[in-house]
Amino acid sequence: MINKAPKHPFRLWLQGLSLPDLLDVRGHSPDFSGSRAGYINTRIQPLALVLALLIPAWIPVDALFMPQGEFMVMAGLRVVAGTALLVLFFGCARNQLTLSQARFRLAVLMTAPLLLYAAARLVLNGDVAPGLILGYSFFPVLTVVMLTVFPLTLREAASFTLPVVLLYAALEVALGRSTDLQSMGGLWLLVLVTLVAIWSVMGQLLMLLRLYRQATRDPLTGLFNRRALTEQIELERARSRRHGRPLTVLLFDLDRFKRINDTHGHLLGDRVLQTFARVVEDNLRETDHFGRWGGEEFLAALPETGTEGAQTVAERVRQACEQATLPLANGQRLGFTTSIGVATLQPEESLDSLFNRVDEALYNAKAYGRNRVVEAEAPTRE
Ligand SMILES: Nc1nc2c(ncn2[C@@H]2O[C@H](COP(=O)(O)OP(=O)(O)OP(=O)(O)O)[C@@H](O)[C@H]2O)c(=O)[nH]1
Repeated sequence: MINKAPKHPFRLWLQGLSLPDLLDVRGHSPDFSGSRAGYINTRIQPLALVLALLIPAWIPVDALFMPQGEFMVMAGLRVVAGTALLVLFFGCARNQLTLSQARFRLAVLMTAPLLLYAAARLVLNGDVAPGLILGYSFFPVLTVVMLTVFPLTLREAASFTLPVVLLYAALEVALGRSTDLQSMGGLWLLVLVTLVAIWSVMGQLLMLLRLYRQATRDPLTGLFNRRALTEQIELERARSRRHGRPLTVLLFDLDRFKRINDTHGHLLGDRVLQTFARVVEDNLRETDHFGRWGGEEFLAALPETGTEGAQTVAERVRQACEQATLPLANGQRLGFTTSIGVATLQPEESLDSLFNRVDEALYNAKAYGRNRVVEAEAPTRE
């Protein structure tokens, strides 16, 4: 039996918030960062199109209310901003991108209205209709509000919003309006909207993280589930074929696991699965893919590894499992072993065939007496 003190509700709530994950990307898995980058990109695209159309659409209104000199500057900037946003819109169609590329695109999206705002504040003076100046003064708030549709960490949100607030404040100081009531009110509003925006983007990130983890992880071990793992292996298969590099899979099955459950209870069985998962992880490379294939079966895919190398890894895991033990309530320790099938992807082989072969190898490992590593037979012609 396992004795665990119940956790305080506040600690559970804090844990549920996954604070480190909300602060920055260090704890995010590369696959989540890739998915988030794609998600950010799909949201930049419609915003870029809307702004690319609306920003130049105001040029005729400026023409009516602005003196010629100011109009030329502002119209020119509107055309430049509109063109940049249109380029951004078409660029977003290519959406296999890294997080840094997504951040760069977001920065371009935000820079366009800010550029117009800064120019308007510096160029426009008392000759211009007050309504027009007021319209431009909404741009910083608009830019920050735009951010609320993106899932961002605190660090990212701060690095996007802080320059907006600083730009606003710097322009007010430069124009000698820092003690003006309207200017201070504008700053207050901007800071308020910024705080709400930061709260909103972190809330979106938390929701995305939770949904992503639910969809891709096995809740018991925290490993990838079968669907996520299969997607990763499909990508690895494509890479292996393109670069002519080997790819080997290992299929693990805990030995006589039913007996562990029946003798010591399901909870301890779960602990064995968790311990096994950590033991295997400790023996794999960071570039390997590992997940729960179902029940007490686990699968690892080892890119750039041939049969010989994979057998060494499998044998290392097998021995590490023999060494690992869990404490029992009666003071004794419980050990466990695993059987392992090994199969290397052959040229032109399908994933189904690879999975069937590794399954057969595992079956043979069980049949030969368990706690052993067995290499798969070569594939029959498909
Ligand atoms: N505790 C726990 N048990 C699980 C879980 N998933 C599957 N199992 C159990 O795993 C056991 C698998 O039993 P079998 O398929 O008979 O295999 P085995 O006892 O390991 O025997 P061999 O594979 O032939 O060595 C079943 O009792 C399942 O209930 C889980 O998430 N937690």
